[in-house]
Amino acid sequence: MNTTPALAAVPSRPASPQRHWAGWALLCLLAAALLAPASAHTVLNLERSTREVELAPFTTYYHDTDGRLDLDGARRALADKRYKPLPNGNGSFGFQPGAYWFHIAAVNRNAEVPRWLLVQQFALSDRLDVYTRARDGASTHQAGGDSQLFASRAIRYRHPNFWIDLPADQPVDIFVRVRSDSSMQVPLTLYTLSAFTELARDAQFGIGIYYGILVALFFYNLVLWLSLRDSSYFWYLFHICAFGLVLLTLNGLGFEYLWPRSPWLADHSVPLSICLAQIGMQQFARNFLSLHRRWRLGDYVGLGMIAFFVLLGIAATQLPYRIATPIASAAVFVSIAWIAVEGIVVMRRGYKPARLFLLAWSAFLLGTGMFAAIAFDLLPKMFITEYGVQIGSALEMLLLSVALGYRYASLRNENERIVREAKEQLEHKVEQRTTELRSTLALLEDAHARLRETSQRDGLTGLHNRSHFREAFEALLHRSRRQHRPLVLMMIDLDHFKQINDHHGHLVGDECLRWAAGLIAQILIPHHALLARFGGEEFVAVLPDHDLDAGARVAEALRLRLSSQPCPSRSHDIPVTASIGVYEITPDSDMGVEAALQFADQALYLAKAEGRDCVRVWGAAVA
Ligand SMILES: Nc1nc2c(ncn2[C@@H]2O[C@H](COP(=O)(O)OP(=O)(O)OP(=O)(O)O)[C@@H](O)[C@H]2O)c(=O)[nH]1
Repeated sequence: MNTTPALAAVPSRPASPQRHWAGWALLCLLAAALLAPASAHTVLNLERSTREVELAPFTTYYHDTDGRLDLDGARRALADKRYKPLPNGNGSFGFQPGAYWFHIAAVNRNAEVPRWLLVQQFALSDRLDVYTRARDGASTHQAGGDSQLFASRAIRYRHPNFWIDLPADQPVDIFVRVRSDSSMQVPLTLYTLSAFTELARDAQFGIGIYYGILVALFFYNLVLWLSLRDSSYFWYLFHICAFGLVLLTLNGLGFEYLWPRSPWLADHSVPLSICLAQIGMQQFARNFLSLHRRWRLGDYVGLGMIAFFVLLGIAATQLPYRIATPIASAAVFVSIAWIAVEGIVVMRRGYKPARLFLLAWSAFLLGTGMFAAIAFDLLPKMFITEYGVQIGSALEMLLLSVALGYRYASLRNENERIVREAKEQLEHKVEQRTTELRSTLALLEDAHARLRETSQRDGLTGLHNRSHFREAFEALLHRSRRQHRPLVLMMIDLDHFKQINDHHGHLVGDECLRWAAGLIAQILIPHHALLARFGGEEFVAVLPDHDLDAGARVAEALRLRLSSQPCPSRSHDIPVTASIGVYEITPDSDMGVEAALQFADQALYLAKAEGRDCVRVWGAAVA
C-alpha cells in the first residue's frame, strides 16, 4: 500500500494582497508570519500518484469553545486568520468542551479520481459535520459520528467516513466540525476508493487475527471450565469477553456489529466495558493468586476495587460520558498496577504460578504503556507501538491460559502429594495400631491363658484341680481308646492327716500338703502323668500307656519315697505316708470317668482298710 504520497504542497495565497504600499504589505506579511505563525498552512494538492494522504500537515483548526459557530462563522474565523496549525502535527486535544473546526484547502490534480473518501480514524467522536465549499460557491454537508445511526455512514466501516467530491483543478475548502464528550482526537485521512479498500482489507485481517486468538482461547478455556469446574477458568473467560468488548468498543467494531442502532450504547459502552474488564481482571487475579489465603490485605484491596468498578459501571449509565470515561480511564492505571503488585507479592511468597501470571501481566502492561506513550508523543507511531495493546493483550491472554494450565497442574500435584502423604500417614497409623493391637491381644491371650491356668490349678499345691482333671482325663480316655493303649488311674491319699493338723497346726498341714504334692509330681514326671489334687489330702493321677503292673510299680515307688523321707517342716521333720489305689482301664473298655474313679477309689479303700501306707490294685494285691 502506498503510504508516502507524492504531494505538491504549496503555500496558500494571501487572502487580500495589497497592491500599493508594497513595503507595508511586505511588513504586514512579515508581522503576520511572526505574530501569527499558526495561521499559515499549506494547500493539499492531490496529484495523480496520490492514493492516500494524512491530512494533519494540511489542517488548521479553530476551537469554538461554546460550540455555537455555524459554517459562516467558521469561514469568517478562517478569513480572520484565527485558525492555527495542529499542535505537534496531530489532532489530539484531550477532553475538551465546545466544538473544534478543522480546515483543509484542497486541489484535486487527478481528473480520473473526482471522488475521495475522508476517514476520521477515531471511532468515538460523537458528532462530525463535514462541509465542502468550492470556489464557485457550491457546498455540501454531511453528518457523522457515533451519535448518528451506523447506517448513515458513506461506507459500512468502523470509523466515521464521508465521500468528498473534488472536481479536477478546482480549489475546495473542506471544513470539519467535531463535537464530542469523548477525547478530541481527529486524525483525518483522505483515500482513493482503491487505497481505502486495501487499507480496510489489511486492517480487518489484523483485527481478525486478534479476535481469532481471543475466540480460540475463549472456546479452549470454556471447554476446560466446563470439564474442570475450576472458577479461575470462569473468571478468565469473563476477563477475555470484557476485554474483547473494550477493544471492540474502542476500535468501533462494537458500533458496527453489536449496537449499530444504538447511539446511546455507542456513547456509554466505553466506560461500561472498561468497568466490566476491570471487574473481570481483578476477580481473575484474586482467584488465580488465591489472594484470600496468600495475602489477605491485598485481597481486601482487590475486593474494594471490584466494588468501585461495579459502582462506577452503574453510575456510568447515568453520568455524562465526559465525566464517567476519564474517571474510568484513570482508575484503569491504578487497577492494573495494583494487579502487578499482587502478582509480585504472591510470587515473593513462593507461589510458582505467579511467575507466569506476572509475565503475562508484563506483556499487557508493556503493550498498554506503548499505547499511552504514543498518546503522549514519547514513542514514534509504528506498528509495534500503535498495536501494542492488541499484541500485549493477546500475549497476556495466551500466557494466562498457559498459566492456568500450569496452576491446574501444580494444584493437582499438590493434591496428589497431600493424598499420598495422608495415605502414608494412614498406613503408618494402621501399622502402629495393628502392632499395638497385636501386643494387646498377646497380653490378653497371656492373661487369658494365665486365668485359664489359674482356674485349672489348685491354689495351695499348684497341681491341677479336680474339674480340670475330669476334662483332661476324658481326653486321655478317648486317646487311649483311639490308640489302643492302656491307662492307669491312681488315687493317693495321705494317711492320718487329721493328726498332722491336730498336732502341728493347719499351717504345717498345708506345708506338708505342698511338699507331698511336689514330691508326687516330681516322681511322676517321667511317666507323663496327669496329676491333680482331688480334694483335701487326696491326689489323683493318670498314667498313659501304663498297664496295671507298670502302674502298680510306679505307685509302689511313690509310696516308698513318701514313707522314706519325712516332710521338712519349720519346727521338725514330719513323717508322711500315703495309701494308693491303682486301677487299669483297658483300651477296649467303654468305661467313663466316674466309673473309673470309683474303681480306683475301691482300690484305695482296700489300701486304707489293710493298714495304710500300701498300694492296692483293684482285684489284685501287689504290696
Ligand atoms: N492343713 C490342711 N488340712 C486339710 C486340708 N484339706 C483337708 N485337710 C484335713 O485332712 C484331714 C482329713 O481327715 P480324715 O478324712 O479324717 O482322714 P485322715 O485323718 O487322713 O485319715 P485316713 O484318711 O483315714 O488315713 C482333715 O483333718 C482335714 O481338715 C487342707 O487343705 N489343709
